Amino acid sequence: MKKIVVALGGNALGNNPIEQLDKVKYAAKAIVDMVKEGNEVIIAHGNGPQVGMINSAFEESHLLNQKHPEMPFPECGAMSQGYIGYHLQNAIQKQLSHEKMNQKVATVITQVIVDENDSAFQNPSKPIGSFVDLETAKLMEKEKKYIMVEDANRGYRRVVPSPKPIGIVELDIIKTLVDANHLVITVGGGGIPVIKDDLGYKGVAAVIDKDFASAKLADLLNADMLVILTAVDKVKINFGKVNEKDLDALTMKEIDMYIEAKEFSAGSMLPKVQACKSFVNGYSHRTALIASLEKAKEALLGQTGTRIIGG
Ligand SMILES: Nc1ncnc2c1ncn2[C@@H]1O[C@H](COP(=O)(O)OP(=O)(O)O)[C@@H](O)[C@H]1O
Ligand SMILES: NC(=O)OP(=O)(O)O
Repeated sequence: MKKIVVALGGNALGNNPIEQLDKVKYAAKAIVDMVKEGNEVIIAHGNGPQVGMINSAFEESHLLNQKHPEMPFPECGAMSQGYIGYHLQNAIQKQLSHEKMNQKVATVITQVIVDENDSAFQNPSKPIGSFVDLETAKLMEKEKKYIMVEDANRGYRRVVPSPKPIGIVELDIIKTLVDANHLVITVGGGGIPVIKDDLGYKGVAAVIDKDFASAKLADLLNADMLVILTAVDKVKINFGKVNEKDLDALTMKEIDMYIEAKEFSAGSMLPKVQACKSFVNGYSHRTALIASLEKAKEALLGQTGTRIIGG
C-alpha cells in the first residue's frame, strides 16, 4: 500500500460549474481507482480559475450596487474550497457507491500558514481567473488596477501574491481522518493563506500555489508519492514550439538544468516541477508524477506522465 497525495489542477477542473461537474467525474474515477488498488489517497486541488471568478463576481456586483459587499481574498479562497470540495466529494462518493466501496469522503476547509514577510507579497506571480486577450488585459490593468501577465502561451491573466506554505493548521485533523481510512480533500487552492495573530490565525490576501501546498502536505504526511494531475500528459521541453519534446522522467540535475534554461513557465509548469523536486529530493522511497487528469490511471501504471525520482 502506498500513501499518495493527488493534486488536481484548477485549470484541469474547467472554467465554470457545468464544466467542473463533468471534469470531477474523471478525477473521481482516477482517485477511486487508486483506492481500489489498495492505496491510501489524500486529495488536494487548485483554484486559480475559480478563486478569480468568485473574486471578480463580488467586485463587479459591488461596483453595480455598493450595498453588495466586496469579498476579501481569504474568504474567496474559502468559498472556492467549499465549492470545489462539494463537487469532488459528491462525485467521489458516487464513484465509491458505483464500485460498492464503503469508504467515506469529506472536505476539510484548510488554513495554510505563510510568512507575512514573504517577498511574494511584493511580487505578485500567481495567475488566477480566466484568460483574456492583450487588449482586454490592458483595459483591466487600467480600470481595475490588476496586474496582468501572459500565461504559458494561453492568453493574459491577473496575478496575485503567492507566498510559500509553511505549515497546515488542520494537519492533526487530516492525519486522524486519513488514519481512520477516510478520504480527505484538503489544502484546496493551496489552502487559505493565514498568518499568526494573538489568539490564532488571520487570513491574508494571497493565493498559495496548490503544487507547493500539496508537496508540503505530502511531506508532512510522509507520503510515498505526489501525483500532480493537470491538462497535459507530460512535462515538455521547447513547450509550444515545433521541436517540442515530451519528457518521461526528470532527475534532480535535469530539473535544475531545465529551470536554468527557462523551459518551464512561471505560474504553471515551473511550480509543479519545483514542488515535485522539493518532495523527492533526498528521499529514495519517494516518487512524484506529473500527468493529465484524463490519463491518470495509465500514468500510475507507468504508461504516460513524467516521473520525478529523488534519492
Ligand atoms: N514545459 C512545459 N511542459 C508542459 N506544459 C507546460 C510547460 N510550460 C507551461 N506549460 C503549461 O502549463 C499548464 C499546466 O499549468 P496550469 O494550467 O497552471 O495547471 P493547473 O491549473 O492544472 O494546476 C499546461 O497545461 C501547459 O499549458
Ligand atoms: N491555487 C492554485 O495553485 O491553483 P491552480 O492549480 O488552479 O493554479
